[in-house]
Amino acid sequence: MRLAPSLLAANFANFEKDIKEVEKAGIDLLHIDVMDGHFVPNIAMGVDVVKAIRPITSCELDVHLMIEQADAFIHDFAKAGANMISVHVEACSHLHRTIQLIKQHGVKAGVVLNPATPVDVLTPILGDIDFVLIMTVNPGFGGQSFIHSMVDKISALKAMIDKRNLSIEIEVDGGINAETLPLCLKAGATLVVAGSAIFGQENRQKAIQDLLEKDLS
Ligand SMILES: O=C(CO)[C@@H](O)[C@H](O)COP(=O)(O)O
Repeated sequence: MRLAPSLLAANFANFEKDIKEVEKAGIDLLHIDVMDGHFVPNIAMGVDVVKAIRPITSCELDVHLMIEQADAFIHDFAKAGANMISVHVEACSHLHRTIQLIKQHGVKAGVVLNPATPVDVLTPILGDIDFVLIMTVNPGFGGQSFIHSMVDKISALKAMIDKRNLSIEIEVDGGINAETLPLCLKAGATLVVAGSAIFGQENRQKAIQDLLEKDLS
């Protein structure tokens, strides 16, 4: 399992301090939520934030685009330093083209499913992507409760991937904590995003250790 703290829950006035703190605890992947106020009812982080973070960390940057018209921004996010870019099935009218565009930039391509979107929609493009992000809350805000019915969805996706013998990672995001994380791991998730369960805690290093330990139990 690889744990990616979500910067949405970090201190926007001092990303550098928060990033250094999680790096010290062994983190090598950061999750960055980009929101446009159209696809989701919130606005957060853009290309300049990724550009500003890139030189202050050696972590890989996992950029989750919760935006319409993603194609217009892929080049800029790749150039700003994104290592992984994911786009929503629900927001892309030409998903195959968008995935190709991400890959042309040498960035890992991921597809995100909202809680109400079934995994079957991935059948035609599963062989083209590096990872799938299963939203375990409705996107737009941190601090929401995990939707338990998503565990079966993770298992269904894992079965689809195994049946076709593909090596695609399953990422989960939303309401992840010490109780919900083991359910996701058991169902097949290997990339795990956590916001409040890390940055919302007094002792972030302990919070990270506690979550990472769930991988061994
Ligand atoms: O994409 C999102 C929200 O839309 C997430 O990345 C949140 O930032 C997760 O926050 P927690 O649920 O872990 O607090």
